[in-house]
Amino acid sequence: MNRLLSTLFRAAPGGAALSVLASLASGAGAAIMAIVISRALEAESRSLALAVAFFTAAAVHFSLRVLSEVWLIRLAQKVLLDLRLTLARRLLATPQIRLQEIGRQPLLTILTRDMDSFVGAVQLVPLLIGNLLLILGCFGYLAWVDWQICAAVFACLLVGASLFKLAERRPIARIFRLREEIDQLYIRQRALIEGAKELQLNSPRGAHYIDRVIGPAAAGVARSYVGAMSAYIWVVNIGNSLFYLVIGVVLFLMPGLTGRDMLPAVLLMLYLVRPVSEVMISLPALRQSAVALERIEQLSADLDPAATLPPPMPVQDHIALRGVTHSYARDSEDGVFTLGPIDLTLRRGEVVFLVGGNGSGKTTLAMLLCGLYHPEGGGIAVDGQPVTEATLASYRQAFSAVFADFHLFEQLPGSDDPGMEAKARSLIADLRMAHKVTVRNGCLSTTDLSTGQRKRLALVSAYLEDRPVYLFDEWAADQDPVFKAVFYTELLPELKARGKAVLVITHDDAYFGCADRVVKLADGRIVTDAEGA
Ligand SMILES: Nc1ncnc2c1ncn2[C@@H]1O[C@H](COP(=O)(O)OP(=O)(O)OP(=O)(O)O)[C@@H](O)[C@H]1O
Repeated sequence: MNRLLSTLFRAAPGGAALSVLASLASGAGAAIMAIVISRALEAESRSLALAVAFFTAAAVHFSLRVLSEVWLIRLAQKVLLDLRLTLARRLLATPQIRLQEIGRQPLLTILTRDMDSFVGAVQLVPLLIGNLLLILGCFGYLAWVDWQICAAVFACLLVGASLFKLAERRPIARIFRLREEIDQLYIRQRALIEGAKELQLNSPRGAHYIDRVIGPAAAGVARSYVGAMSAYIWVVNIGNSLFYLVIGVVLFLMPGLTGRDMLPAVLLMLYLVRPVSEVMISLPALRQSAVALERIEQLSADLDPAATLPPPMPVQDHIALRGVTHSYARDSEDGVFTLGPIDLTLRRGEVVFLVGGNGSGKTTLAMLLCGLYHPEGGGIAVDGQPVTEATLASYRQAFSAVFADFHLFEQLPGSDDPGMEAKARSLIADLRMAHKVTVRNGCLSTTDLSTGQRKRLALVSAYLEDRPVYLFDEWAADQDPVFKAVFYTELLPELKARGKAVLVITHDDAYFGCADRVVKLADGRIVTDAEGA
């Protein structure tokens, strides 16, 4: 709970302090109720003072508990909102290579499941704090009524708590393992959803995927969950029964006490059964949230701190890559792929085609050119000025790209520009898409379209960005022959005429004549850089 509380206090000290105080006061109210019940049972006659104390304590207990729970839910949602936005900003500030290393699914799991687990545990905080104070209050009163019984009960509980701490080690380790297995299961379930078409076309393969890939991962999660939670159920219930054991010891084994002497103490202990078991039952959820918080904090530390939005770097004349190299940390089948050293110049008003076989390094070079990968060796210069670590984010803003694995956002860029929608409608009409899609409130009316159609809309977004450098990775590959011709013979010359620098990754050798230069890559090296023909 310490971790949870410190996160809440860091995020909103005032709100967290108020919630904790309300929880404490609510717990104190419950403790006073217990004491009043015990006093009333001991008293010879009914007392008005005790009645007033009882109903006041009850009102304080219930109203402050509701208040603290509501405050904490609000606080948790505020913390969650800040966390979500901070992580989203950090994610965009983090280099692509690092994001690829972390992996899409772990990122998604942290941003969804772990966040929910954190919020779920925050809601337990008032219950826990209130109950802990109630337990303390009742003990204080017990000590005042009969210190011997209190000492005996306290000793038993101390032994119980130490045993609990020891017994909890295994379930905690299992909760950590469970979290890792959930990551693996989600990766496989995601592949099931994304590859459903292929698996539906091949039933034996689908059955094999479920039985041999999803099955073992799901069974592993189920095993670890049952292992962790049943160990907890044992530990929690043994902890609870310890309470009854203590009552038994006090009732039957403590010498020199009559039943009447023991009545207040036994009553208090019975009263404490519920809060103690509530505290115990919350522990697994708290442990899970601690694991979730660790993941969230780890991710936050792995991502780069969000920087202020950089303005686009102006490109007056050209971009030059000199001796640029890059290699992937993970080996592919044929060893570590190394691109470069690459020397390449891209001028404004020039259309360059980048060609080469599959795996020759075209996309990797494009990622380096637009600053999404940092060059390991060599450097990039804009109009003779080197691009540094500090200016890389600004350099990236000079590019507009449609990647082969592009994502089509519903929201169009430039929503602050009042003329954006009109521009978008005109571009959509130019790209022969007006019969399929409209623009409303800065958004496309649909993105449920064919791949070629969605690529045309991605081009609309790229045009709206109106950057000095354009990059298309096999854009025309999904277009019909008519529109392919429009792309090479109308759209690219238009961009050239507007002074844009354009890099087109393509396999369409029939259109190589549309390029000012054709740069050919093989095994990560430029083998030819010649005028288009
Ligand atoms: N994320 C990655 N992790 C590790 N290695 C990678 C990764 N992406 C690419 N590679 C390696 O880099 C090499 C070049 O890949 P790249 O995507 O740049 O080729 P390409 O020329 O664009 O291929 P294609 O024409 O098939 O799109 C590949 O052979 C592969 O071994």
